Amino acid sequence: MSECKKDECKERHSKNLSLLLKIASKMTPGEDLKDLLPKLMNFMGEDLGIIRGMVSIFNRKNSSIIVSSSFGMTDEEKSKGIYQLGEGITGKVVESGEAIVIPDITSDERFLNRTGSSGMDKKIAFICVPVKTTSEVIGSLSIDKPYDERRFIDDDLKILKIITTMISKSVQLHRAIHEEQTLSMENNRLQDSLKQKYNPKNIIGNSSIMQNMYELIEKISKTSSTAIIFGESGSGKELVAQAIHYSSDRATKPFVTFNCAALPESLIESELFGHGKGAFTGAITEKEGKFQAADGGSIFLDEVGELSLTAQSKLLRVLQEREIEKVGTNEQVKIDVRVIAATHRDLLQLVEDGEFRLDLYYRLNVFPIMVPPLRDRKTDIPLLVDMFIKKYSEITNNLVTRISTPAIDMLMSYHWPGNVRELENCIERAVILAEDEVIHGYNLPPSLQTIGNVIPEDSGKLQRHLDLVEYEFVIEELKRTRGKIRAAATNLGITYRQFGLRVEKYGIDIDKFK
Ligand SMILES: Nc1ncnc2c1ncn2[C@@H]1O[C@H](COP(=O)(O)OP(=O)(O)OP(=O)(O)O)[C@@H](O)[C@H]1O
Repeated sequence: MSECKKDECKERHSKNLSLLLKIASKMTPGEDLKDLLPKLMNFMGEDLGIIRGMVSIFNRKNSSIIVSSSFGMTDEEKSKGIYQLGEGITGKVVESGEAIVIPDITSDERFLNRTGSSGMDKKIAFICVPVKTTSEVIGSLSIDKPYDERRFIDDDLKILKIITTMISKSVQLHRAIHEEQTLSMENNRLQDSLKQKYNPKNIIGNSSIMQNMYELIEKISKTSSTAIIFGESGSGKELVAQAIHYSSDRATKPFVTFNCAALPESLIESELFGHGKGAFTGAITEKEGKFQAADGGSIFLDEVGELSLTAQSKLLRVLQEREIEKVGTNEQVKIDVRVIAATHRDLLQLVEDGEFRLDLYYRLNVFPIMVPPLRDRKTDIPLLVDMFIKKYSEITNNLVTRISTPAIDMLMSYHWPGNVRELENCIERAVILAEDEVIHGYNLPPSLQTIGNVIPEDSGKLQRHLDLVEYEFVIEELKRTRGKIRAAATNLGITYRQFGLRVEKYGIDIDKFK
């Protein structure tokens, strides 16, 4: 029905196009619909020459349709614009999902003028288009236009259909984003609760290799099977053994530890299995061994690789028969003990060297757990440091509230051959040495002093220490001033040039602080 003249048509098309572009540019995924709709109505007012316009939203809960955003309407008119499904033109459009076009609304009996809009004494063209998603009608978009522009009515209908499609896409996008956020929040919540479940309270570390280990601990603790923990000295094997025991249903029963490397071979058997009265010289009374003491619970056999071949064969029997024989007796005692062994040695190599029984190796290796060395999970260092600072602040009664950047850098770049035990000792010492509630780089042991390579080799002990302190001050000030040399120099009471010389001396990269 477009009866517009050629030039008029051209002008309208370019206006329509500009309108669509303006609307599209506002429809970014982050844009809230509440902000978007008023802008959209204003653009329509500017470019479509409408008298009034409104976007109504269908509220499924109470079946009412209310005006959400409008153009050319007072707040009072807006507030009156409430329709029930099927009521008036808007209600019918939302109910049927079909657009309605009326060249002169004032003579149409479906028109209720619920809003009480003025100017209805003149003829007015009206278009109302549903806003629908693929599955439902969510509202409508309607406009009033001067009657004498009705020749553009087909074009206007097309434009309105495009705009409502855009609104509906935006609504769907918002819903999808909202759903995704809800899902991801739910996912995070579930993951956190899993983490809490799997994260044994006594073990610190959130790195992914530790998370994998927690999952394994959780699985093992549900069984009564033998487990063996491999890992370097000081990496936390005993903590893992405790975690297995205390998250199992044996938690209320004893957890007995035994270090297989700590006793001479002659004493190991009687310690583990006990002995009868007079079993050997000095055995004046009967004695219960560690296995019996652990009955119903778990025994942690640390350094299992150090057991003699004789002790190994006795251990093998315990694992196979679930009974022990006290030294010097023929009495068999049934026991119910879960064995958790640990070693820092390469057991297969010991087997190859004839120092460890292959059959015992297989018996122990039911559930192997590898505790990663600290150098493979350096992201856990800050957490461990925090925990040890709190622990030793309390024990030593010397309050430490933080650790300086150079000090944490030093801890992060060290290779930790002694693992967490070495880190713990290091923090204990630093807490004792700390004087201003802060652990500084110079409070850490000399083995960690990585800036040592920028301090001349031949500098004496005193000079070296002074350099370390100076370095620490320079770094702290750069951190505080975010790399502003002049401010840092002023704060330290030295000149810009003197500060620059120190930056050069210690090879400090200023950009790292900006
Ligand atoms: N992940 C950790 N979180 C908190 N503390 C830890 C952790 N790992 C180790 N520690 C601490 O480090 C010290 C050494 O740990 P543990 O005795 O368990 O190591 P280990 O591997 O059994 O050592 P070894 O082989 O020498 O017996 C302990 O004080 C322990 O509390």
